[in-house]
Amino acid sequence: MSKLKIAIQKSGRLSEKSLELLKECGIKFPDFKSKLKNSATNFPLEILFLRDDDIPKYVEQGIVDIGIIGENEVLEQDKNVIVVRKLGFANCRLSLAIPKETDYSNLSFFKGKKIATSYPTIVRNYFENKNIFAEIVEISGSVEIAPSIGLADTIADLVSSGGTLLHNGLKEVEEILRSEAVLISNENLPAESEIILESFLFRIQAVVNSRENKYILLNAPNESLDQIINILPGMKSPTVLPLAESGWSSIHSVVRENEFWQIIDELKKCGAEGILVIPIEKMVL
Ligand SMILES: Nc1ncnc2c1ncn2[C@@H]1O[C@H](COP(=O)(O)OP(=O)(O)OP(=O)(O)O)[C@@H](O)[C@H]1O
Ligand SMILES: O=P(O)(O)OC[C@H]1O[C@H](OP(=O)(O)OP(=O)(O)O)[C@H](O)[C@@H]1O
Ligand SMILES: [Mg+2]
Repeated sequence: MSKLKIAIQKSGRLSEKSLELLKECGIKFPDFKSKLKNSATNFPLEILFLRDDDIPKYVEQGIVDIGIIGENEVLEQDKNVIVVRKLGFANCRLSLAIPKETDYSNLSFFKGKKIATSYPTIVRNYFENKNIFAEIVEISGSVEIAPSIGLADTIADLVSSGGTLLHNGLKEVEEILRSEAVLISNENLPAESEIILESFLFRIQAVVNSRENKYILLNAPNESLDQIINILPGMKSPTVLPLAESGWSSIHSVVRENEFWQIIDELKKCGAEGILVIPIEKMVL
């Protein structure tokens, strides 16, 4: 039986979450850190552990069928691959930063400046589109050190917490793009691989849905039921069950993680009590 080949980062910012996603999809494989090619034991998937920079090229060439990579790397390399879906982790932004004591008013600050970056293509395109000439100095890591050692005036690098900029005396002044991990695929997958990919994507969707949603249970006086049902639309509609105490009901529903606190406030105003919020293991719509 043929297998779908997936490339994931061997070690780095994407590795742990990529492996976690496979595990949450119920895909089991032997956990040998130094074995760079591994087969799942209960799903037709072969896993290759690679440097992240190599993944778009291998996917383009069909050496692997799919891969997990940062959107920033897909944009930088501009290979012929399909971005199948976003995966909701490794969220970061590519930003321009300058020494913190330097005054900044707008992008024309960068005219004629030297910018150190590991993303020369993205940064060059960005400034070309703005009609600003800036000199790009390509370096492959520890970019934030560049201004302090006289290698460049400014930098363009990935930022998440902002801690690295802070510790290196820099401040973020412009955001070039936002990025997260994505699943990429070869443009001409064989039919058998397409079928396996569909089944893998179905599992990923269930995992991502479950991460983005919470199960909620609460008690409410019957006179506020209509209002609460409006606040909690649920997957189809909420479940409403009578409580032993007359005049009260128990309501069960699903809420989106990012709307959660606002919804709780609204529910309390409607007289909801005993609100329980429970993580969802898997969610198939
Ligand atoms: N601070 C961060 N927070 C969140 N995501 C990040 C952060 N830094 C990088 N990423 C994302 O993770 C990807 C991999 O980053 P990492 O630093 O592990 O790459 P690398 O050093 O090039 O690794 P490799 O050794 O595999 O070449 C980046 O392309 C980006 O999409
Ligand atoms: O805003 P922060 O949360 O501080 O994260 C930003 C840092 O993370 C990445 O580097 P990483 O630590 O992955 O090291 P690398 O240079 O080896 O890629 C990125 O290149 C920044 O340096
Ligand atoms: Mg790399």
